[in-house]
Amino acid sequence: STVGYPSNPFVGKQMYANEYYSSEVVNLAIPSLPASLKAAASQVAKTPSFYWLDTHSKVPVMNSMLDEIEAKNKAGASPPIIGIFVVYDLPDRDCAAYSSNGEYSYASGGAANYQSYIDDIAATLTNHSSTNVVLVVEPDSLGNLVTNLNVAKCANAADNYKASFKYSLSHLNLPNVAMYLDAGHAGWLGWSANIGPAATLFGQIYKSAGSPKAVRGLATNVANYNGWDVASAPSYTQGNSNYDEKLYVDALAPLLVQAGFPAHFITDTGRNGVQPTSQLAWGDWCNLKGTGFGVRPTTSTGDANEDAFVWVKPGAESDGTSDSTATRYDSHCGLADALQPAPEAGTWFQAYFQQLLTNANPAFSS
Ligand SMILES: O=[N+]([O-])c1ccc(O[C@@H]2O[C@H](CO)[C@@H](O[C@@H]3O[C@H](CO)[C@@H](O[C@@H]4O[C@H](CO)[C@@H](O)[C@H](O)[C@H]4O)[C@H](O)[C@H]3O)[C@H](O)[C@H]2O)cc1
Ligand SMILES: [Mg+2]
Repeated sequence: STVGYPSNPFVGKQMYANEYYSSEVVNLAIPSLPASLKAAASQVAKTPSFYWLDTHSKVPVMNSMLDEIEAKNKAGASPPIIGIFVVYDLPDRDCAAYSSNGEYSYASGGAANYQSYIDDIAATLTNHSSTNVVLVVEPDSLGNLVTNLNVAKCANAADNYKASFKYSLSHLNLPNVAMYLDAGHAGWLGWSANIGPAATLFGQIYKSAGSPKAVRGLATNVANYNGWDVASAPSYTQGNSNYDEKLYVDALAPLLVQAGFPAHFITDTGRNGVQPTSQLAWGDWCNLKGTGFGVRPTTSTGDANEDAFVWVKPGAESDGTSDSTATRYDSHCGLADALQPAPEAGTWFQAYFQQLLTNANPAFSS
């Protein structure tokens, strides 16, 4: 069978706590926090989270971050620091929702724009060949091709998404890179009706790109709230035997091997500290009330399938605006379990930061 990426890219390394997120916390959050929360917040500022390349114009920021990591490693950082980034600029992005629609569309040259975006990322990575980098590839894309082909925008984008994946996975297949493709979460693709088709699609995507050595596996729960290993099935998971991310990962892994994709996994624990969640429905994904920072990034997962727990969605960067007159307004951000008022996706949401901080589990020392 295909060998795949040979080892866990996080072992013996430390993840980069990027200065963009730390400056949001230090400059935007801490000044307006009650004194009692400032010490905890400064610990969040030092916690590694993924930096999202959500526009082509962010690629130069990746370049400067890799310069900084390279300098720290040359100066003897121990363990060596690795970069952690999200590739997130597919044309017709977030095709079943509105909050995170992106800059490109296939109807107006998006396929070529996306290739140029990927080429710039590849060049940046090649120019930093001594620095190891982990990439999460395109949150919410393949999941929508499993469950939302009934949405015209997703159906119309499907073949283009697959072509864009073939391009990105083959061009980012570099010796200093490990990639994890986004695999939604237990409440999305973990349902018995979805998990088989999901495994089939992931296998097709992997093989269409030539089974790239740099593809290590899949990322789960990105920008979502599910627990890793919960004591009992929350009520909102009724009907889905995969009611947490460990069950989802352990169910999906063997199906992927059968599909010719020897995958390992990482799971986003950035906002899953409170279990069960206060979701009124499991599909409520926008700025969920009552959440807390979860387990800090670590390779101590207790599961051979699971390389690491990571913070992919940076806590308190909004999931989407609650302004119903906004172009990118999605009704999920106006639900009773969504914290409001909320700013545009990706922008700082101070009330949400304070919520995550006070509900953090494990708690931050104050
Ligand atoms: O037992 N039954 O009888 C039965 C019947 C029907 C069932 O249907 C399943 O119901 C699930 C909800 O329970 C659906 O899962 C939701 O799908 C949405 C996309 O459509 C996801 O939204 C994305 O979320 C991202 C962040 O995660 C955002 O970044 C992104 O913008 C946003 O678009 C939600 O997370 C995810 O929870 C499944 O599709 C659906 O197949 C299941 C069982
Ligand atoms: Mg989103």
